[in-house]
Amino acid sequence: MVKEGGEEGVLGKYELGRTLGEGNFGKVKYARNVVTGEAFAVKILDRKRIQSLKIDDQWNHLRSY
Ligand SMILES: Nc1ncnc2c1ncn2[C@@H]1O[C@H](COP(=O)(O)OP(=O)(O)OP(=O)(O)O)[C@@H](O)[C@H]1O
Repeated sequence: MVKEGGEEGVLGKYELGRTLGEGNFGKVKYARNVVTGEAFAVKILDRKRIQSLKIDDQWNHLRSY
């Protein structure tokens, strides 16, 4: 698992490169398998953003009563 602040570099056998884009839940980065050279796009989820969305969901649920 990628820890916050440690996005660039090597993650197991994957080398993380530049950010390709950003979604609602986190960033999408270029990754390359250092053994085979195969390229991937990996999504790095932003835990804080997901947690804040969960709080919003609970609030919406409460408001519906
Ligand atoms: N396989 C890919 N190759 C290149 N760029 C990608 C790839 N997948 C995603 N991206 C880039 O990352 C951005 C965000 O992708 P993501 O899948 O997170 O979008 P989303 O569906 O809007 O997000 P979320 O699932 O968080 O709501 C895209 O707009 C695109 O620019």
